[in-house]
Amino acid sequence: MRPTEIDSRQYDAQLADKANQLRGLFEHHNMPPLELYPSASLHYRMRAEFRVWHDGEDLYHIMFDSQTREKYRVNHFPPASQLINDVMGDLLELLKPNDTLRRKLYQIDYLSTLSGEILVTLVYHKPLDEEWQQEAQKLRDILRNKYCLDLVGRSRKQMVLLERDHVIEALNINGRTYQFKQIENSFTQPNAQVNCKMIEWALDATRNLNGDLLELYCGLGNFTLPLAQNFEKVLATEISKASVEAANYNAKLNHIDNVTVIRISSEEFTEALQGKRQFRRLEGIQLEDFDCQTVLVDPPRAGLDPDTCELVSHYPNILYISCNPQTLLDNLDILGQTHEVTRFALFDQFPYTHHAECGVVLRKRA
Ligand SMILES: C[S@@+](CC[C@H](N)C(=O)[O-])C[C@H]1O[C@@H](n2cnc3c(N)ncnc32)[C@H](O)[C@@H]1O
Repeated sequence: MRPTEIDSRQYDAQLADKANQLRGLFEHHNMPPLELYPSASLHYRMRAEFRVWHDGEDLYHIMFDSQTREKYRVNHFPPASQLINDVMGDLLELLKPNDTLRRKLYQIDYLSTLSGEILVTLVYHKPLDEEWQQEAQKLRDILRNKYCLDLVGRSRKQMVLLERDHVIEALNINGRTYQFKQIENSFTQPNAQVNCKMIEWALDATRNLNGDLLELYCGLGNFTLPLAQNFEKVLATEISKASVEAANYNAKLNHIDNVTVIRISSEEFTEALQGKRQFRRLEGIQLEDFDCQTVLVDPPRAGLDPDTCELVSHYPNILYISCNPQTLLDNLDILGQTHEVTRFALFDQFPYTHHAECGVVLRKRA
């Protein structure tokens, strides 16, 4: 089904189906009952990317059918936030008559927030010159009469910033608002409302745990900052430079001072902890000062590599957030030898698709 054709009346049945498939996939793992966190049935995605089609005077957003690869026109995109839908139409009307801005424009990316801010990236097959920048500024100023909007231009090996390359998101977590700088082209959780439920679930799962928290794959601090209240200290690691900078910025923005973020891959961090290699990036950080009894992992679709999985298996408490049930299953084959699963949740970040975001809590067996 094309995302433009989703039928919100089908949502509950589709989610029930997804939950059943997940239960089936994990049936040999002695899982606790599945906790289910539904999404809004429309306007749940905070990000969207479209190719642009030029048809004479006309200009419109297109997508490609995942089965036939046929292109189809997108005037409204029900999965995306209302803000994205509003900006999409207004932006195209302003681009259409503007030769400088529309020529060789081939993609538009939107990053919106619950806070009301939106970042639009215009991607071109041509170098962006002074004239482009002036026209883009005029366009942005017009759109700013209506929206809290920033504009970025991209071309091969070129990025033109008019002002900001980010938005500030505001998430309400158990009644407290956390602010997050989200940078263009970096990882952000796509479904902000389900993300809030996921963070609240992680807070609940780590209440009353002792010691410090080790977090691998921390991104911009999405879990790190809210979870810091449950621990003495948090040691968080992440591979992307932009995300590490955002995580440090976000810690300051939220006045959270018990968090240390290190730019290091999980594979390298595993080697450092095992004493196999030393890293300059770890200078000044005394790993032995941290008494981590709990580890939180939120890896990409590939899951945990064997060494990281082995490292994680030494911690008494494991919180595993996964965007790929298949690799979660593979990792549970290993972690299940030392730990038992005490909680199992499905967060429906990706309605109407087969994608499932899961949360699992594991406790080391006595
Ligand atoms: C699924 S995202 C989760 C990010 C964050 N927990 C959040 O909720 O926004 C996975 C993150 O892992 C990072 N990453 C990918 N491969 C990595 C690796 N080998 N070591 C450390 N981090 C990695 C990505 O940059 C990304 O930020």
